[in-house]
Amino acid sequence: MEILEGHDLTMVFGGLAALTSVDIKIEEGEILSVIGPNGAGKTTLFNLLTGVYSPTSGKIYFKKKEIKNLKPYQITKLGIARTFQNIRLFGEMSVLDNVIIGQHCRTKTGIFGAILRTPSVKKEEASVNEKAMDILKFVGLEKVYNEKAKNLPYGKQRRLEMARALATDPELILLDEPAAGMNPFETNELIELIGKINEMGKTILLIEHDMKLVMGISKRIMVLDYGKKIADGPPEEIKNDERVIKAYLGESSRREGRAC
Ligand SMILES: Nc1ncnc2c1ncn2[C@@H]1O[C@H](COP(=O)(O)OP(=O)(O)OP(=O)(O)O)[C@@H](O)[C@H]1O
Repeated sequence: MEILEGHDLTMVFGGLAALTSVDIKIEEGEILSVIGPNGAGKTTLFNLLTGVYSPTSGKIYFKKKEIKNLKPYQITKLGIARTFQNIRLFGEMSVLDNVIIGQHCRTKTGIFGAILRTPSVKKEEASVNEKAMDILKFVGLEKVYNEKAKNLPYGKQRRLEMARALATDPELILLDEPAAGMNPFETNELIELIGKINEMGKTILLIEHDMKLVMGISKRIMVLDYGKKIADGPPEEIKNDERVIKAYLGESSRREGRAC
C-alpha cells in the first residue's frame, strides 16, 4: 500500500518553477531515494511533503488523507518526521533533552499539569525520559546523553537529528542529505542505522548525493532534474539510465564552467 502520494506537484517561486508536475509514490516499508543535480528541486519536494510550503498546484496524501494544507506540526502528529540538510539541533541543550523535545507532539501534559506536577505528570515524565534513553541507545548515543548537543562531533549530531525525528514516533521519515559532511567510516555507520530504522517498520524517503549510500540502501530511486522527474526505478536501472547520466554529466560540466 502507498503510505504517501504526491500528484502533479508544481511549486513556483516568483516566476521560477522549482518543481513541475512531479508525481511521487512511496510504498509502506520501502526506502526511496530522491537524487538529482544541485537545484533540481529535491528540498522543495521535501518542503511540500512536510507542510513547509503549500504547492502551487497538485495534491498530497498521507495514508489516503489529504495533507496539502496542513501545518508542519500537524503533519508530524500524523506520523511524518524529517531531518534537515543543515543540522537544526538545540545546541545549548543536552542530547537527552533534544530527544525529549521530539516527543512533545505525543505527550498529554498541559501547562497546568506541568506547574502543579500531578502524579500523572510525573509518571509521564518518567516514561518520556525512559523512551528518550531507549532511542539514544538505538542510535548509539546513550553514553553522551548529558553532553550539550553543540559539543558532539558532526556525525553524532546527524545521528541525534535522526533520534529526535524517531522520538516523534513517525511511520515515515524524510532524511535530507544525512551523509553530508560525514567521513567514510561515519557514512558506513549511517547506512547500518538507516537499515535498522527501516527494519523497525519505518518507511524512509531520502535525499542524498552520496551515491554509495544511495545505491547501497535504496529499493527505488527517483531522479529530478530542473524540477522535473526524469527517472524512477530500482538502483540497477537508474545507474544505466541515459537521461540520468546526461543530467549528472551536465552538472559536472556546469561545475567545471564555474571553476574556470
Ligand atoms: N524559498 C525559495 N525562494 C525562491 N527560490 C527557491 C526557494 N527554494 C528553492 N528555490 C529555488 O528552487 C530551485 C530548486 O531548489 P531546491 O533547493 O529544491 O533544489 P535541490 O535539488 O534541493 O538542490 P541542492 O542539491 O543544491 O540542495 C532552485 O533554483 C532554488 O534556487
